Amino acid sequence: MSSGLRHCTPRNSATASGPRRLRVLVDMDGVLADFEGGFLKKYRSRYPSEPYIELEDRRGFWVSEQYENLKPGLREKAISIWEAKNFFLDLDPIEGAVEAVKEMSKLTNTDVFICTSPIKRYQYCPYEKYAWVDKHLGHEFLEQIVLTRDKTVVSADLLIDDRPDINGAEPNPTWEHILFTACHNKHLLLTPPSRCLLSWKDDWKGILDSKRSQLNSTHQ
Ligand SMILES: Cc1cn([C@H]2C[C@H](OP(=O)(O)O)[C@@H](CO)O2)c(=O)[nH]c1=O
Ligand SMILES: [Mg+2]
Repeated sequence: MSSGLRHCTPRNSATASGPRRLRVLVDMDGVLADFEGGFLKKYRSRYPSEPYIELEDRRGFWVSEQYENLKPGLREKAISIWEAKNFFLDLDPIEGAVEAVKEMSKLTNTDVFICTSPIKRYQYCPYEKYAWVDKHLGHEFLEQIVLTRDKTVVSADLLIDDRPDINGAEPNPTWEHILFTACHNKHLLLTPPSRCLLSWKDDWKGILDSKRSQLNSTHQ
């Protein structure tokens, strides 16, 4: 380079050769894997004489908090369920999730990553999250996993996640949070412009399309 100046085209911006790629982060528990259903099934079988909360009565993101409010001492019993071996691996896929994510990853100009937070008791959870993806989505999807306790520092255009409050070190994440409806968040009122997906039967392609047009119009 004679001038000493580097003329780079940012890798992820619209160029004359085509639109920029859309990057979508898809959360795992509560979006791909049925954490709440798996929890209730194992909790009831391990603690058959303890009270429990039906899925339609779940409120608030943290299962352990609602159980502790139901009866003091249940926090530890709840935690013992997801800290046990095979909890994360045995979770059933959420209806339509596997098909939707496979389809999403085949869309042109689209990069899909599975963005999930492991629990801090790390004996089983991180391994089992990888094993779950391998089992349900296939070996090639292992390339797409982002394990992080802080999703705000991951850069993307969309984050599909069932947790209503996603905070962290970055006060202005690049992604738009699409709230995925779950038993614990379905009573929350979303204030526009916040958007949600009711299930994988809902119009997730429409959300990706609208994001794509937004980005391509602002970057041209
Ligand atoms: C403790 C707890 C964890 N989780 C999920 C969220 C995280 O996964 P994910 O980021 O894939 O949704 C993971 C670790 O906290 O377990 C719940 O969904 N509810 C809970 O009450
Ligand atoms: Mg989740």
